[in-house]
Amino acid sequence: MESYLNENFGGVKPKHSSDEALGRWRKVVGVVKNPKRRFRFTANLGKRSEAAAMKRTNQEKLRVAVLVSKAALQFIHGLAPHSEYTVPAAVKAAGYGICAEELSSVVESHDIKKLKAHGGTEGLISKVSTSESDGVSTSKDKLASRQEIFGINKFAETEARSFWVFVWEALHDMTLMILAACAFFSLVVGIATEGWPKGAHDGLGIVASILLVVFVTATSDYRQSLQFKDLDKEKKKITVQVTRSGYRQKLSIYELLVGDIVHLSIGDQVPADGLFVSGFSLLINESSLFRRKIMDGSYLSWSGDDALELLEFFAIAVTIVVVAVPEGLPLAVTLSLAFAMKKMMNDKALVRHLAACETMGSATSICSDKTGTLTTNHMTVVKACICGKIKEVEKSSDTKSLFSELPASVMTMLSQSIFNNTGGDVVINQDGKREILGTPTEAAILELGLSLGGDFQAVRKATTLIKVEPFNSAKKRMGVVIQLPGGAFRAHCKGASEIILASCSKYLNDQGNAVPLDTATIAHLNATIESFANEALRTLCLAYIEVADGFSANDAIPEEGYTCIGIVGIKDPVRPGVKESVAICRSAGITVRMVTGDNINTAKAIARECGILTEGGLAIEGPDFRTKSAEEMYKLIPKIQVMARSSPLDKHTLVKNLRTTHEEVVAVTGDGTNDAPALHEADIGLAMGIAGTEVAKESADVIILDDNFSTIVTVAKWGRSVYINIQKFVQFQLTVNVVALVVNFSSACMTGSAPLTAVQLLWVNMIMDTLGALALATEPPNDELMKRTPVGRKGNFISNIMWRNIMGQAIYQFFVIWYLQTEGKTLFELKGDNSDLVLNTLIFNCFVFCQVFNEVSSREMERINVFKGILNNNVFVAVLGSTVLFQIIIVQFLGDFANTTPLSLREWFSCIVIGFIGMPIAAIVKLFPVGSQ
Ligand SMILES: Nc1ncnc2c1ncn2[C@@H]1O[C@H](COP(=O)(O)OP(=O)(O)OP(=O)(O)O)[C@@H](O)[C@H]1O
Ligand SMILES: [Ca+2]
Repeated sequence: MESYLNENFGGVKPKHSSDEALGRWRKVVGVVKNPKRRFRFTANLGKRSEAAAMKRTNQEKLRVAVLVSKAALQFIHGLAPHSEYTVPAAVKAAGYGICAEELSSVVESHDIKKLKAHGGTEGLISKVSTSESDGVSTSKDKLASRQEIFGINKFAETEARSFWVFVWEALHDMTLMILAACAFFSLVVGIATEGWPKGAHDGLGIVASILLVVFVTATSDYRQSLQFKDLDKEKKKITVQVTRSGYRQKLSIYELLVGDIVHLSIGDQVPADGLFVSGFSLLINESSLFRRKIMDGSYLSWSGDDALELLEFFAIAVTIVVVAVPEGLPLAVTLSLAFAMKKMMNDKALVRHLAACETMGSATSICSDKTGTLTTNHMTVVKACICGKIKEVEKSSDTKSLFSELPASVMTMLSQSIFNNTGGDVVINQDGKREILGTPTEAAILELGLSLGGDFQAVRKATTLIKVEPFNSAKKRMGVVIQLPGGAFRAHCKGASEIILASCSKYLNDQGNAVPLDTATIAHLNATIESFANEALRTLCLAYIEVADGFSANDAIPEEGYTCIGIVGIKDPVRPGVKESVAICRSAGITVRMVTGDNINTAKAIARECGILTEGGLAIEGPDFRTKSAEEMYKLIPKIQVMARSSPLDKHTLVKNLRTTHEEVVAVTGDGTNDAPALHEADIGLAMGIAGTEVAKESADVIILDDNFSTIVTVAKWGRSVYINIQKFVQFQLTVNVVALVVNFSSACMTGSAPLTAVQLLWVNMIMDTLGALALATEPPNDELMKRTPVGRKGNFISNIMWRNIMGQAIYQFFVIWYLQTEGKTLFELKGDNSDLVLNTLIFNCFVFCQVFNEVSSREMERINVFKGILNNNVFVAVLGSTVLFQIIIVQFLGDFANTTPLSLREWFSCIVIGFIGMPIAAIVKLFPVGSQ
C-alpha cells in the first residue's frame, strides 16, 4: 500500500490515524497494568514501530541475499548447462507437465531462464493444462486432481486459542500474582496459628476472589477473540474474475487453483503467486513476503517478601493499588468498540480498525466522492451528440434507428472507438448470456456500442491493439493505439469532455468528414457539454487521430490534434436516502463536502439534489484549487462545498488542510483507486464494499458493505455512542476510585486499620472495572446523539459535566462512610464484641449499594431520567442483578472469607436506602449548570 501510494501519488504519507486515536485513549489511561492483555485488540504502538524497523532491516537483508544468490546462480549457469527437469510420475499421470515445487521455484525466484526452459508463458500454460482464452476445465474430477497435485490457495489458519489460554493470560496479572503470594502466606501462617479450617478462611477468601477475577476476565477476553475471528473472516472475503471452461465468473480467492486465468482491473489486489500473461500497467508489490510475526515481551516475575506480620497491610496496600489504577478503561474501550463493531456489522458497516468507530464519532467533516457514494453507480448513456446532432438514447431499442441517418463511416469510427478504447470487456457468462464487464462508466459506453448494433468481438478482431494507456484519474482520459488492417496506425482517446475537446482540432461533420473546428462549432459543443452537465449527466468525449507509421508500444500516444467523434451524456441517479442522510449530518454539526473527479456542472447539479450545495456555497474546480496559495486556501476551504475535476492529489490536499490548519476531524468516503490517497490521509476512511476497489478498501478504516450513504450516518451515530459510553463508564469508575481511595487511605492513616478489607476491595474493584465496563459500555445509541455538536479534535475527554457528577457523588458517599464510621454504632445500636465487625460489614454493604445505584445514575450524564430504555439493555440488567445477588451471598454466607457477618433485615433495608439516596442527589447535582467543556 505504502509503495503503491508512493509510486502513484508521489510521497503521500500514510496516516495511521488509528495510532493517533489509540494514543488518545492511552493518554487518558495513564498507568495500566498488563498493557499487553488490556490492549490486545488495540495494537501495540511500540511494537508497531519496532516491527516496521524490523521489516526494513529484513527487507534489506533479503535484498542482499537475493542479489548474492542471483549472482551465484548466474555464475553456475554460466559454467554448467541447465539441468533437465523431470516430471514426477504422479503429476504426469494426472496430465500435467510440471509439479508444484518446480512451478513455485519458477515464480518465486523470478527465474527467467527456468521459465524459458519450460517453454515460456505458453509452455507453462500448456504444462498446467489450461488455456489463455478458456481457462481450466470445470469438470469435477479435473478440478479435484488439480487440487490434489498443486494444492489450494490458502494459508494454514492459525488455530483458535482455547479458553484456557485466556485463563492463563489473565493469571499473569502482576497484582493477582502478588495477591496469590499473600494468600499463600496467609494460608500457611493462618493454619499454623489457628489450625484448619478456621485459620484458612482469610487465605481462601483471597484465592476465591482471584479465581473470580481471572474467570470473568478470561471469559470476556475469550468472547472478544471469537468475535474478532468472525470479523477477520469477513475482511478476507475477496473475489476475482476468473475464466473457467471459457466463461467468466467471480470466485473467492480461496477457490483459485493453479492454472486459473485471472483478470485484473484497476485497483484489484493480486490474489496469489502467478505468472503475468498479458496486459498493461502492472505494478507488483511482494511486501507481504516480508511480514513477520511480532514477538511478545516477557513478564517480570515476582518473588515474595517474607514480612509475615505486614501481610494484611500489604494485601490491602496492593488492593488499594488495584483500585487506584483505572485499568477498566482499556477494557471498557475495547468492550464498547467491539460491541459497536458487532452491531455495526449488522448495520452493514465493517470496521477494520477498532479505534475507527470512536474517531467517526468525533468527525466534524465528511468529504464524499460523488460517483458510487452519493450516486448509485448504475450508469447509462442517455444522450449523445454525434456529428453535431443531439440524440436522446434512453431506450436502447430505438437507439439503432435514431442514428440511422448518420453516415456509415461515422458509425464505424464510433464503434471502433467504443470497443477498442475501453477498460471493459464483453463476455459470455456461464448461463450463455452476454455480460458487460468493467467500471460502470465503461459499461455504459459499451452498452451504447452494443445497442448501436456493434459486434464487440468482430470489431476487436478487425484491428490489432498496439498500446493501451489505461484511464488515469489525474489526466481524466484514456487512450489506445490500434493497427488497422492496411498497416496504418490510429489512436483513440476518450475522457472528460472539456479536456478532450480542448485537444481536438477537427471534428466529424454530418457528412462524415473530418473538418477543422471553427469557433461556432466549439461554442456549440461546449454548450452541449454544459447542458448535459446541468442535467446532472456525466459527459465523455470520444476522439481519434491518425498516427504516423512505425508506431511502437514504447512511443507516447499523441496528446493533441485529435478529431472529435462525439460526446455522450451518462446518467447516474442519486441514491435514495442520501438527501435525508446529508440533512441528518448537518443537524449533527457535520459538514458534508463533495469532492469529485467529474465536471463542475454535473457535480453542482448532483450536489444540489443531495442538499450538499446550498445558497452561497462554493463550488471550485481542482485545477483552480491547486494553484491557490496557502493563505488563499485557508480562507477558501471552509466555504468549499463542491470540488469538481479534482485529481487524487487535490482530494488529498483538501483533506490534509482540513485536518491540519482547520483542526477538523475528517471522514472521507470513496470507492475508487483515485480516492485512496484521501482515504489514507483522513482521520477515518470509509470505502464502499460492493463497488469499491480493493485498493480503496485497503486504505479505509471502515467498509460500507451496502454502499449506502445512510450507513455512514449510522457509523457516526455508533461512534458517538462509543465515545459517550466510555465517558459514562469513566465517570462511574472515577467516583468509586476516588471514594474507595480516600476512605481507605485516610482511615489507614488515622486509625491504623482500613474499613474495607482486601477481599472486599477486590470485589469493589470488579464491580467498577469489569462489571462496570460491561454494564455501561454497551448501551446502544439513540437518535438524540445526532442532535449534538461533534466532539472534534479539541474536546476534553473528561468534561466539566463529568467532574460535576463525580464530585457530587463522591462527596455524598464520602460523607455516608465517614458518618457511619463515627456514628454508626449509635445509629444501629451496636454493642458487644461483634459490633466492630457488624459496623464494617454495614459500611461495606452501604458502599456497594451506593455503587449499584450510582451505576444506574451513570446511564445519563445530563438528563434526569436515567431509567429510559433500561430494560432493553439486557447486559446492564444482568450485571446489576448479579452484582446485588453476589453481594447478598458475600455478606450472608461468605463472611469467613470476606470478613463480613450476616446482617438483619433492618440493616439490609438501611443499606439499600442509603445507597438509593445517591440517586436523587445525582439528579439534583445535574441541575447545576456547567460549561460543556
Ligand atoms: N473509463 C474512463 N475512460 C475515460 N474517461 C473516464 C473514464 N471514467 C471516467 N472518465 C472521466 O473521468 C472523470 C471522472 O474521473 P475520476 O475517476 O477522477 O472520478 P470518479 O471517481 O469517477 O468520480 P468521483 O470522484 O465522484 O467518484 C469523468 O467525469 C469522466 O469524464
Ligand atoms: Ca468514485
